[in-house]
Amino acid sequence: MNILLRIVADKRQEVNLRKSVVPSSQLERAELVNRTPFSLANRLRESTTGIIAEHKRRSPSKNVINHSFAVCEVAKGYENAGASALSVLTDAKYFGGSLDDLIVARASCSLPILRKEFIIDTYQILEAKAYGADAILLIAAILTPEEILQFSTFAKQLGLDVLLEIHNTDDLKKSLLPSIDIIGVNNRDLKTFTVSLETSKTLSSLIPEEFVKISESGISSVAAVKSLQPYGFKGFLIGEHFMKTDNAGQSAKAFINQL
Ligand SMILES: O=C(O)c1ccccc1NCC(=O)[C@H](O)[C@H](O)COP(=O)(O)O
Repeated sequence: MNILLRIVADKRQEVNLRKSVVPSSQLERAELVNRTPFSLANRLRESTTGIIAEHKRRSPSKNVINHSFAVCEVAKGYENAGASALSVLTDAKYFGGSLDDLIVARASCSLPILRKEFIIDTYQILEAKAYGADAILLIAAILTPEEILQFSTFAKQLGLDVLLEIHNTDDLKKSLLPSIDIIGVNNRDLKTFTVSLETSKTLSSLIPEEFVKISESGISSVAAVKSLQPYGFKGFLIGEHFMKTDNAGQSAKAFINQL
């Protein structure tokens, strides 16, 4: 079983449990549900650097990356560094994240925040809004075209932007909907965990102009970003490269200053 299937099987159990503890009606009463989200897509369109800096403690491919940072320091550090947006992994089992990380990040910075999660139910989209996210991730490989339509439409009704992640042309064919704002090409092969920026470069010309294009995973140098920009990428999702250092904010600042 590949890692995504394993994560999704666990996620179904987790979401059922969460729903029984905190029903949707309770999420709907959360203060942040009434907040007007920032547009991640617009922020990337306006940005010249487009760095989406990620808070990431651990991962299936690298195991522990960094457990010693406070989320509020990382969020403030990335904002001071000039990042265009913040990505917060909220999965606990595989990434060491939580919804508490999301709410702390929201209180700590004014960047658009992406809830980086394995979304398989509209309940998680309502959670994203209730905990202060501005955008959600949908992963084409784990969703049917009907689910992508249903989930992205619901997110747009809540005012959230939608990033749809693809790995190949089959994923891309499921994604060309008006309710999708951003298409992200993931450079990490989730069967082997190898990363190749060629995945982004190869798929870039197949993504229609109306979508903001971003490249995700395995980006570890300024040269890599510069090599992707001519392919039309406006955003670059970077986690491990910043989080593995002693100071994620400083690392992001040094990186962004060279762009
Ligand atoms: O990072 C992983 O090992 C991973 C494994 C399985 C599913 C998703 C995974 N990562 C989620 C992400 O998309 C990355 O955290 C994000 O693109 C940043 O990647 P990186 O800069 O390589 O940390």
